Amino acid sequence: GALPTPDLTGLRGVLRTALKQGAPGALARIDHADGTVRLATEGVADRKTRRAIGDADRFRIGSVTKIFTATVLLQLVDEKKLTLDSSVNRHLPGLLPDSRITVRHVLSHRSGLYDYTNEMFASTVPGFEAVRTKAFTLRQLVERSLRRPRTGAPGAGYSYSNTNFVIAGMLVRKLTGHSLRTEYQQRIIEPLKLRDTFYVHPATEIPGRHARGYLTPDQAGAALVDATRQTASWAQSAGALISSTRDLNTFLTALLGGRLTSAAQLAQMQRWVPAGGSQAYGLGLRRRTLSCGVSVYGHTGAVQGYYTYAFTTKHGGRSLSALATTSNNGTVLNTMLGTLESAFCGKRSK
Ligand SMILES: CC1(C)S[C@@H]2[C@H](NC(=O)CCCC[C@H](NC(=O)C[NH3+])C(=O)[O-])C(=O)N2[C@H]1C(=O)[O-]
Repeated sequence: GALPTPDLTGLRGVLRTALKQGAPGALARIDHADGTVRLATEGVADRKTRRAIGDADRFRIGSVTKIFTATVLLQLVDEKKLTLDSSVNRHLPGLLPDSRITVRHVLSHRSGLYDYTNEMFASTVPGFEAVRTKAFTLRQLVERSLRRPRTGAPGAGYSYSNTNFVIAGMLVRKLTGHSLRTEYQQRIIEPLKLRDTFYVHPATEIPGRHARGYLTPDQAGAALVDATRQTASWAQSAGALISSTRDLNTFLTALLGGRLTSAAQLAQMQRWVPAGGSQAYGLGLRRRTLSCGVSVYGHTGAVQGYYTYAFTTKHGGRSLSALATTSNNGTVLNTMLGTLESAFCGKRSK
């Protein structure tokens, strides 16, 4: 049935709470299939200039990138370039120590491969400063993972690992002979006219008008660190895209509306494994079931300085993208989950 009207007052309250909890800026944009847009903004895009944040501001979307990478691979499945149940080693000979690991295991976080960011960012600010201007090859990131024990057998339960989507990026490059940038551009950004969406790796600047992102140090009360400038080379196909709330809503509406892959591959993307609590994970896609029983589809993102929620309804009829310009602040991450409740559960009908 029809969703309740978004609760805009509640949405503004969530963003104001996120500011009180340490985010310099926060915003949420809701796009409806009929073209209606609802927008709530609080705080600044830049702590120095005090410029107000807005939905034209670009920012780093972190792991929301994983939906884009999965979409490209599923288009390649549609083009018969690979099958989901083929071994990764078939396409990338000798990469992994276990040929039982399949493309589907990688895209659903069931490979058992260790997440190299756990050790890379064990100490938040030093870890970030050590890599913020570095350029890694995708293979170097996989090699960091293979130095650690695996978390489980291939095909066992869900165990989130950025390593999986680094491998997905290697598959895209190997199967197309093109760069990731070219594939994102040609398959998603240009067809959908996403004017704020860029893959600039290994450049460190966010093109054009953007929100600055501020990393919260581990030490309570320590000053925020401006983390805007970074290569994001530690993330690449797992988390290095730049976009905006308006572009993310356009992308999710198109994806769940069946405009980016065949119906068969969109169904494969939504074969769910339990991912804790009210969450499930498909192929590069999260499903969250909200308090009002509505399920929404998308991804969260956490990259230095930026938290993102980007979710849409089953067929893309209503999309929400929300941003807070801090990270390493679990209170803010949890607070921003409230934007989904306001956007999709709205006012409880009295
Ligand atoms: C599961 C998540 C939330 S974390 C995962 C991925 N982000 C990362 O793996 C980077 C983690 C380090 C980021 C850093 N944290 C630390 O350094 C902590 N010591 C910070 O908060 O800026 C992403 O994005 N995903 C989100 C997702 O998929 O939803």
